[in-house]
Amino acid sequence: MSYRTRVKICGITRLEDALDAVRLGADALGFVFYPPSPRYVAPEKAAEIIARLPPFVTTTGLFVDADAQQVRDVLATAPLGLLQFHGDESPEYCAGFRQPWIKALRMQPGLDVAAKIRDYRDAAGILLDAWHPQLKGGTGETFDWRHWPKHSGLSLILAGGLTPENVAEAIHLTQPYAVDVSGGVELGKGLKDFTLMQAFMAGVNAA
Ligand SMILES: O=C(O)c1ccccc1N[C@@H]1O[C@H](COP(=O)(O)O)[C@@H](O)[C@H]1O
Repeated sequence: MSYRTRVKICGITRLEDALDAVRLGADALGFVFYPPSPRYVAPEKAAEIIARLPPFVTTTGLFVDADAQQVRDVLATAPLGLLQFHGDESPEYCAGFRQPWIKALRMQPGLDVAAKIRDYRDAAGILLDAWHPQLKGGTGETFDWRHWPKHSGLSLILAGGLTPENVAEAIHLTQPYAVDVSGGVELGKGLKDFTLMQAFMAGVNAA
């Protein structure tokens, strides 16, 4: 039996994009609270968007090596259901909040993915993203999907350079629990495009 692949659309900065994504079938929306990112959204703006969402949508806050107090400050403003740690946060740091969390691993050559996944065994899921020497994520680059771990025991989320054109093949090869897309459905950084999101969902459903 095959299961429906869940979809997270990340880098939401506008209410209309959030509502379109949900209407098109996205299961989760991502809000980037990493100030250097061009997709950064202020916690107050994220809270405004979240307040207008229908039920049953997972609101995800993305952080990169943030001070724990910064995460708590964001949580006090924006009701987030899930935390995504996309930097070099330790397992102990990630487990220090009440919310469930996922850990992003960037697929640097030589990374022992299986060992890393064991380190983060208390995560709700592990997100695998492309590695880039300067950027922490949102690179628009893919990694070699043949390095996808076979048996992890955790829900695995595929990210990195996914587009309407490649998502069906990516799912076919990796059979992830979920896919996460940002740049592949954008007109400009943080500005999602209805037609691209629609085509992306069609690619997921075709896989
Ligand atoms: O989107 C960003 O700007 C970003 C910044 C820092 C860390 C992660 C970021 N985004 C995440 O990166 C992956 C892949 O994005 P893309 O589809 O290749 O553009 C995804 O998980 C985003 O949530």
